[in-house]
Amino acid sequence: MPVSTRSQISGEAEPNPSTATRLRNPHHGLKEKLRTLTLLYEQQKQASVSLKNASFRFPEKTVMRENAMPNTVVTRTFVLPQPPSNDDDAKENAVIGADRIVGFSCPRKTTTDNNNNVSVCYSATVARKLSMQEPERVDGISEKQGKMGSRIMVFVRLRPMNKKEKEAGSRCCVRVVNRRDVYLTEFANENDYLRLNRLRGRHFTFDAAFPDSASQQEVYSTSTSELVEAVLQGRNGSVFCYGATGAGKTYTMLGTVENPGVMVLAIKDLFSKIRQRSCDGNHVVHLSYLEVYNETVRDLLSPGRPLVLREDKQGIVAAGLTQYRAYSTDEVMALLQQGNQNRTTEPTRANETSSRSHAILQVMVEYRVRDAAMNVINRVGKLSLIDLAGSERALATDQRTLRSLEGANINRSLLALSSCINALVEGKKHIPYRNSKLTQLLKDSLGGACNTVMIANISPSNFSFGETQNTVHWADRAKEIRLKVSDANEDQLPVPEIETDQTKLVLELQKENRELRIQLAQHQQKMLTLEAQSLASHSSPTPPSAEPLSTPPTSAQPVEKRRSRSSFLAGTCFTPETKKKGAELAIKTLQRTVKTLEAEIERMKKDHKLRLKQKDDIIRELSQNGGRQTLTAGEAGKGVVTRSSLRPKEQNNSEIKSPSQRFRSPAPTAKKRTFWDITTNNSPSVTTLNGRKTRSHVLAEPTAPPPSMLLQDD
Ligand SMILES: Nc1ncnc2c1ncn2[C@@H]1O[C@H](COP(=O)(O)OP(=O)(O)OP(=O)(O)O)[C@@H](O)[C@H]1O
Repeated sequence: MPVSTRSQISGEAEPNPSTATRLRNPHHGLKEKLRTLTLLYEQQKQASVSLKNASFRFPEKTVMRENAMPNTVVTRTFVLPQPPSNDDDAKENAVIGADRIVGFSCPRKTTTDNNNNVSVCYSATVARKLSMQEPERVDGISEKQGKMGSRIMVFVRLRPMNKKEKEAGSRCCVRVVNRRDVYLTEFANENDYLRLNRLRGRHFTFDAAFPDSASQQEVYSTSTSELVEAVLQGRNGSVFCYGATGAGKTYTMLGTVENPGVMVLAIKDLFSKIRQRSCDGNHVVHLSYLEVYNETVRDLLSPGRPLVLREDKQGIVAAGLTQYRAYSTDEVMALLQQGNQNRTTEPTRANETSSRSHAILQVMVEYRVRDAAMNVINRVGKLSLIDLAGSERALATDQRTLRSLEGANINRSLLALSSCINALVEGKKHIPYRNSKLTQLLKDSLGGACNTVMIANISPSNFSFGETQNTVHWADRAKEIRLKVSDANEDQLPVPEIETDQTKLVLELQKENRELRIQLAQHQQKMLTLEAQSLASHSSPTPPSAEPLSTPPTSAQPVEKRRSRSSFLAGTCFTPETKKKGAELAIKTLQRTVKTLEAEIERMKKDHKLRLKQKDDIIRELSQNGGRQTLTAGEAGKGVVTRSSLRPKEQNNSEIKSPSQRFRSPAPTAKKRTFWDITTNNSPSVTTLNGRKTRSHVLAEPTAPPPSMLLQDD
């Protein structure tokens, strides 16, 4: 067995003879015992002061805690396990002779970790002598990565002393040193007279050891985060917590709302990383949660009948186990909570909510990533998180005690687990996985192509020394288990041809779109330049004659024009809105023009009527003067020959009609005269005017000479 060996203390300080005598004779009275204790205390105090002076700081806090003796309890003298200082004693499990009071003889130095926790470490030579294992540095993640996949990674976590233990006068029997070394101290039983003055100390080294002050996050990132990374690379990974009841397994795995445990932190990590890495966002996360209780497998997410285990290509599976697809961490948390409510718990001496079953949460992730060559890779990984039941009654130790036999009946699973660990360490061909449901389910994790992490939880109380020792012993054994190197579970997916065609098309369309946008921008630029040029040319004063003839000669027109141009240049010329506005403006302008023209026509009509009236008046005057017309020089203003004067004589001698009569329209439906009726010679309306002839008719008369409209005086 390469792990647990005993070592002897050497180089111890020679005790005071009087003290030695007292110690050799333990049947002194109470007073004697108290005196001895005081002596011991003072000696240690002196030793600590001398160490401080020698520039090596002694961790007072740790020593005081470990040596603390409640005044109310009468007990035997004890000392801390001492690291051996002799080369010949380079053995892992130190047995410290307590028949002599031992001072700390080897120099120690303190180290401060990231969390400002002070820990003691022996000098490098001494530390090396303590273990038969080759010293393995575990602080570097790269080193861990190297080990991951080759053997089970084993961690130990010490929980704080609880209230009950403190009240019962329990003492700390575990010391975590240098974040990887665990020292156990066994205090002699008061009634065991043979071993009364003997204290046994043991030392173990692990991949990492967490003191009671370690945070959940620290435990997760040191023990499990690498495993989660491996799962994301398409490998299988398992984490299991092992330990006595009340040692902190469920706390480490599940934790509390304020301090979530490994399960919760791992799932959060999985979800966030998978979202970052998935190339198409189509990732799948399935989870199942089961318990093994009294050799029956039960679904914790949908409780019902016990499940049957079957072996298929994927390994051992529980037939009919519900696989839930989860979309977020919150959903997983809700499912976990639901599952935990269905889990079998019972109050025990050590834990009021003791889990009486082994719980296994399995998370299966599948997602796609693109490699450097842009190929699509499908990755599938499985993470199993296992919270085992308390092991205090199933001590499969090498000592066949009554207690271990009794434990075997109660918790067969853990015994089977230890048998499997033993067989795997010893390299046996046959590994008895079939001995229990638990080992069948853990087959992959223990002996398969899987990265496995074991977290051994221990209590600091000397009342649980037996359980703690066994937990640490099995954890130490588990370090030896070699795992098969696992290949990543990933496939390169062929990219379908249709997908490539579509991709090409999309790329082409995008290119075309880009080119069109550039062209549009160029055209807009050109139009702006043209508009700017035209505005510049129109801004210079234009003579009115330059205006087109069709444009109505109104004073408002140039302003209107300028307005429309300025709005065109204001950058809105390219929008349909602007075009609409421009059209509306043009219509308005036209309407205004029409109105102006109509007003002009009206004015001209009035003017024409007035002139006609004047002429009629003159005609009337002339007719009253005997029908003969003689124009005198004084009547020059009236010397106008009217059309009526040129008219042939009335044939029927009828009275000359009054102008009003003559201009009265014969029928009410007669067409209203327009501008053109008046101004043009060939107006068809002329003939309709009550038989009156127009100038064109007069000119057409063969007998009459072509008259001038305005006859001048002679
Ligand atoms: N590291 C820790 N820090 C603070 N409290 C802890 C720690 N570990 C355990 N505890 C507390 O100790 C008690 C027992 O822990 P827990 O229930 O996790 O033990 P367990 O090993 O799962 O026991 P069982 O096997 O009986 O289920 C709980 O109240 C828990 O909150």
